[in-house]
Amino acid sequence: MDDNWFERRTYRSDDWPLERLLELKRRRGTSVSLVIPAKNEAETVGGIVSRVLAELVEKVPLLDEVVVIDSDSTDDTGAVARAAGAAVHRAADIRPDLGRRRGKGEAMWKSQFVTSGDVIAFLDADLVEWGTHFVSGLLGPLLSEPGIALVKGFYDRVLDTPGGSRRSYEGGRVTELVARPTIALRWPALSGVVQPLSGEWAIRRELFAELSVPTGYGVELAVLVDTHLRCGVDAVAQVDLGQRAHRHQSLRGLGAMAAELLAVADRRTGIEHGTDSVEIRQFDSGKRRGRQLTSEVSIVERPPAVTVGRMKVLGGVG
Ligand SMILES: O=c1ccn([C@@H]2O[C@H](COP(=O)(O)OP(=O)(O)O[C@H]3O[C@H](CO)[C@@H](O)[C@H](O)[C@H]3O)[C@@H](O)[C@H]2O)c(=O)[nH]1
Ligand SMILES: O=C(O)[C@H](O)COP(=O)(O)O
Repeated sequence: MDDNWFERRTYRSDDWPLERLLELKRRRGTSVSLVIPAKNEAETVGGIVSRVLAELVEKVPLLDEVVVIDSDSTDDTGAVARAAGAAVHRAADIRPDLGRRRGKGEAMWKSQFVTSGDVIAFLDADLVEWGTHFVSGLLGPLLSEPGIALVKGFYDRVLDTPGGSRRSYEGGRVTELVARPTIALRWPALSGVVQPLSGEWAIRRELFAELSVPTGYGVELAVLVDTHLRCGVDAVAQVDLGQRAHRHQSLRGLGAMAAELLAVADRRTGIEHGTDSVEIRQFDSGKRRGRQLTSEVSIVERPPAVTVGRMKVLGGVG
């Protein structure tokens, strides 16, 4: 284990005041795209977009574009995000020649074809406790250290219990039960990463374009591990962003997410499942105890964007 990685590569968001970030961005001529993947986030996405635009585009010109990728939403996510001022693309309409897949990773992979920043920063659309330093804080290491290619955010993870009467900092259940043990066993050099699954991270475009990208929730683990394997652990840095609260998925939903992460880990240790999806069997409780609940979990990965050529970027009517 590389214990010193934590010392060398851990920062705080206030290590770089906004004026310093702007100066670094100007001096290096680095452009930055913010991408927000969103599926059925009409309740939160508008507030997130407008706050980011007000503080990181209008007040200080840190971001060159703010793009929401609408990931097959069935609510008003796209309209709300557009009304708040974001550029909005439906994932399914981007590079239709490459086919359509579902999932968060798909939205992020497709974002490469409709953005132009040298650095791409990602922010989840379901945040309820957060600040715009979640975006600016990620940029300091990338703008100041040419050797750093991927920056992960970390924070205390609030876990709200149903009813909202009690809160703890035991959120991040898949992180603690699957991602961290997997990393400890297979890639211990990464064990100093506080939130390996954080949805808030930034990457150099040229690296992201070289990586294979799982279409679902495996994207974070895959990008972290692949950056380490390809560029070395010092290409990864992390930034303390304080505290974060988001909308929680059901426990069974997290079970499916866990399977996606295990598939990512298997593939990177030479285990191929030879299939695009796996069936997960889960079981109901209470009056329906023992009733089988089956779902298909996609474990497909998209190839590196650099390998798929340049075609018409947008299809559809939008
Ligand atoms: O098909 C999908 C599913 C989700 N999302 C968006 O992705 C973000 C995160 O999704 P969410 O379902 O809230 O994930 P979490 O349960 O919060 O999962 C955590 O762990 C995942 C696995 O590493 C990461 O992908 C997430 O960013 C991280 O927040 C949100 O903006 C979603 O709207 C999509 O764009 N498409
Ligand atoms: O990162 C995780 O482990 C998942 O997002 C689950 O988080 P939660 O336990 O806070 O819902």
